Amino acid sequence: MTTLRFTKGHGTENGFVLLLDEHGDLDLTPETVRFLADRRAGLGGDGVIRAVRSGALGAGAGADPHAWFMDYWNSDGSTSEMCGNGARVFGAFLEAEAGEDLAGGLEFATRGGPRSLVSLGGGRYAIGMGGYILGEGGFDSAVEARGLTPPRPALSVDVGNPHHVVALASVEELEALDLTVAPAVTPHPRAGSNVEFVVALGERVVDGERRGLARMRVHERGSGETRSCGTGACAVALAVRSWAGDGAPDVWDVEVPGGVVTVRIAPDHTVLEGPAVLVATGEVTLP
Ligand SMILES: N[C@H](CCC[C@H](N)C(=O)O)C(=O)O
Repeated sequence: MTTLRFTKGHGTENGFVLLLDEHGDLDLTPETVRFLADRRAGLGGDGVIRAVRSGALGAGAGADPHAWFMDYWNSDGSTSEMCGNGARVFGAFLEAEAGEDLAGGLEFATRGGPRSLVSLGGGRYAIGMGGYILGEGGFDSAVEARGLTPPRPALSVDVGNPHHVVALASVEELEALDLTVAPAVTPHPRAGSNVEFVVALGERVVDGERRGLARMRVHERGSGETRSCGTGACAVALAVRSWAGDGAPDVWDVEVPGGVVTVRIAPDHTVLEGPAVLVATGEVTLP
């Protein structure tokens, strides 16, 4: 029987089970992840995050073996290249459990490549989310969901992991969506996709800064509907800005069911800002 110390945490109610496994001693399997993420028989979470030194897992050539690797898993036991909300909680976790000081920032590794993390103070963190690729021509796909027929045009956005963003006309339409069933994306994305539905709500000035405002819901690849998705918020900000055309803001506040995150768009990367909360620590014995 293996007993593990765990931490539960969330970023805008995107919840995770976090494990500190600095030397990669834990044989983390999809079955173990599904147990840990199980909301009834396990601890419950949208994903599982292991903090491990890159070198312990035989990181790829060129990776700093001492860098922390954010080993992110979806609740169904699949893995993803990146998790934006998870990266903020990962930062709070490294401060609390690994004695890291993030005020000066930290480079860390993910399956999608190197990323950066910095504490903003007050339980808030900023994540350098890496580069992005938008589909061609404004809309390059179609998405059908329960409560949304016929299929609506969508834009594919790659922010290290795959997303498809659908523009809706109203908050009422957004709230009427039934995301208990996975939306259908055409053309079918070979590796699956995270699907976001967004309503643009205009612009506002925050602390003297012009920002766009959007509200979204998400059906995540490997986790189902979640209360928030950081990479999804970046995909939504990129899509809404491209649809708004020249002169649209480069900073977007994205309202998710679990709170609000801020996305800053630069020519070659995005930055995600938002809160991270560590809720509890404990011990769990694996079946
Ligand atoms: N909740 C995560 C997204 C996880 C992405 C995962 N569902 C996938 O790409 O398979 C976030 O805050 O970015």
